[in-house]
Amino acid sequence: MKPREIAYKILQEVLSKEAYANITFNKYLKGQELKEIDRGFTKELVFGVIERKYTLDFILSFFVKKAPDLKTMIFLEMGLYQLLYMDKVPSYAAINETVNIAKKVLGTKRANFINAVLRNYEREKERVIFPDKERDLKQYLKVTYSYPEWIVERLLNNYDEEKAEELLKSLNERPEICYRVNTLKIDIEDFKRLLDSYGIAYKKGYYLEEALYIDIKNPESHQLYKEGLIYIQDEASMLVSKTLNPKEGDTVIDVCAAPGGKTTHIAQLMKNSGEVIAFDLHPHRLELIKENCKRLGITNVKTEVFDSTFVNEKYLEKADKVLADVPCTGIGIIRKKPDIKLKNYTRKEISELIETQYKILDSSSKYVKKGGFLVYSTCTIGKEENQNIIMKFLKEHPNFKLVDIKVEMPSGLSIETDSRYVQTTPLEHEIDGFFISKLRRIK
Ligand SMILES: C[S@@+](CC[C@H](N)C(=O)[O-])C[C@H]1O[C@@H](n2cnc3c(N)ncnc32)[C@H](O)[C@@H]1O
Repeated sequence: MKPREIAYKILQEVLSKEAYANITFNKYLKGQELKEIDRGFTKELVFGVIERKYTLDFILSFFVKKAPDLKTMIFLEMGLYQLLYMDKVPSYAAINETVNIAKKVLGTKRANFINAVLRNYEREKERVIFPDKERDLKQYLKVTYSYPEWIVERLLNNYDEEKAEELLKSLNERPEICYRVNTLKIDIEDFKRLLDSYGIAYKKGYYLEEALYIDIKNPESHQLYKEGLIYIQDEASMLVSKTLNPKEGDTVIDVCAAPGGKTTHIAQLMKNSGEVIAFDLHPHRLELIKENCKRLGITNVKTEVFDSTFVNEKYLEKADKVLADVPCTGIGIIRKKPDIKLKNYTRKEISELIETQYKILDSSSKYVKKGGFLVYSTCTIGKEENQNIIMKFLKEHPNFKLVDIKVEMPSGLSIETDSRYVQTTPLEHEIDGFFISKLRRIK
């Protein structure tokens, strides 16, 4: 299959079945003997269309009277994306190649329609009237940076207009891929020497010594990955386990653990001693933790299928440290998972999610020993899923108090506003947008 046809198939699955873009991309690319350049092109087209969908659809609305069927729409979006954002693809190739694949997949009639719309756009771009920032800020932000309304509203609810806009912009940037060095298998300096000997370029982490930005393509098929020397993980996510600060011999419970990024980091920080108990609601996701532990040589993790909105009576007051890295809207990781933009949460769904987050935190607190610690984290931005949950928790649990997070953070990480929490963002910290807070059980 040609790259544009593969891209179409992936997009069709993601947009019609709400499949995860990363997983679907890997699934379709697995059997294909694509050259590196074609793989890169396919990736750019798939993730680019997802990332810019709201902008693309807005522009297309000036050239199609009635929204066409999903399959036709995907070809229009792919064609327009190439015209607007892929400088290296000449316009004639963007249109002709896309139309040729459309003819093969959808037949001549729909291909002719796609051809006409894309050519009309090329001829009459000035027909598009973009929203005016002064007159309709929300629509302007939505169309300019390509976001659904709920994300625009969330950021405007939490930041002033200028910062909200900067954040939306920064979440569209393509991040470098960060890796955690598995110090259970190799010393960090030895690992750097190994990279040098392979001639692989890397850059130090911004905040953490175990974080490295390594220049490798298709990491999961790389020898370094297969041997368990690295784990793909953003520095913001690593900061969570660092904040928990587990010690050798501790008992730690990670209540929403899959696929195990933080669980395996915790195990690593504990030098594979003590015990890490990892819960998750989904059995198939717990399998991912087991696979990761095997690859990384970790033996102190025990997994258990459990719904963490409930209390697991076996573990009452048993843990030195508990991590509640709860399910969330994921705004902070849009750079890596642009398909988060495709979710159209209703207010009711967000309220239900917030309720779940609170229940998980509440239940998790029951596992903490007196004097022990509880870390609450999300990979999203906004007080609704973060500060508000903690404030409510503190009101209802006088036996817990907040730990000053500034003391817990690496010195280079600036915390501007409130030292009780940390909210990282790609805009301010160059890493994903995570919220972290730490509580101590005082009685
Ligand atoms: C943010 S992810 C966790 C990421 C993980 N901590 C890591 O670092 O790799 C949230 C996880 O919570 C799980 N989950 C959702 N609802 C849950 C519940 N009620 N009880 C337990 N796990 C739940 C999801 O399956 C998902 O794996």
